[in-house]
Amino acid sequence: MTTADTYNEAAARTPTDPAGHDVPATPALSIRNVSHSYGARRALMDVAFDVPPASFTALLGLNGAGKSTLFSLVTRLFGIQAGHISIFGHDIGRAPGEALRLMGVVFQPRTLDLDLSVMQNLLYHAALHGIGRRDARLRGDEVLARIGLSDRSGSKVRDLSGGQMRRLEIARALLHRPRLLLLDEATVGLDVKARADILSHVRQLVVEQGIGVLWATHLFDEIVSSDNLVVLHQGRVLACGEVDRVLKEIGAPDINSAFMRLTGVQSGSLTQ
Ligand SMILES: Nc1ncnc2c1ncn2[C@@H]1O[C@H](COP(=O)(O)OP(=O)(O)OP(=O)(O)O)[C@@H](O)[C@H]1O
Repeated sequence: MTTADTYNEAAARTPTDPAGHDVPATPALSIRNVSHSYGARRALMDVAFDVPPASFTALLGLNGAGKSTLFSLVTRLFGIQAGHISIFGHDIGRAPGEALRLMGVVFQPRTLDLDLSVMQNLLYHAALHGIGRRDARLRGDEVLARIGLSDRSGSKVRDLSGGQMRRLEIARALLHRPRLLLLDEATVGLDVKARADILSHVRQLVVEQGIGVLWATHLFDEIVSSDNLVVLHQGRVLACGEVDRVLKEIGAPDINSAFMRLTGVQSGSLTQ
């Protein structure tokens, strides 16, 4: 049995207290009463939700909803003005080292070095996380095999397609073996097939490795009924929970209609 198997088994088990009652697992990500302003412009207002471990949580919002601001707070690019954020119980203000070690991030803009090779990009990131060179190469080979890019290890990143670059960014974010993965509009600009490949790869990480995923998107068709959903609109959370439960509560047949009802936005204004 491998370490990954052991972890998967542990992740799949529901924790119980000494009396045998189910105990809710510590959230992979917990956001509590978070507000953020840029000067007089309020970008987030009292935002609260959880990303459970081994879940795919879609953060659905239009441009300007506040998704990137939230990512900047979780990754500590911005200081927290109000509220609390913790990762597997580690408050990112009080225990940032441990919290950030447990998290991998794929930002909306590409952040690869185009003139370095695929493997060099991975080794550079591994070094930033204090991973030794030999271990980094092994991990690099492992993640490249997983994303089907083993044969491109020595290629310059600028020679990859957009979809391959995104998959490489996801692989890079997983090198230090985080248990929470944040992706901000990871499929923007990709064709239908590349989008589907990336989504399926990320969903596999949830099932096979027990990773908690926060997937920010403005595209309804990226969300399926078994996902968790957080609807963010103009800086406020309008709904959150399992997709089926949210639809039932709102009395809507699908996510598209639920979003229209919650926000009053007409579907014609939702374009990629
Ligand atoms: N640096 C900034 N200075 C001032 N206002 C900002 C800044 N960054 C974002 N905003 C504003 O904060 C609000 C939330 O923006 P944010 O970028 O977080 O939304 P988003 O959901 O990520 O949208 P997008 O997908 O377009 O990036 C918007 O009204 C935006 O104009």
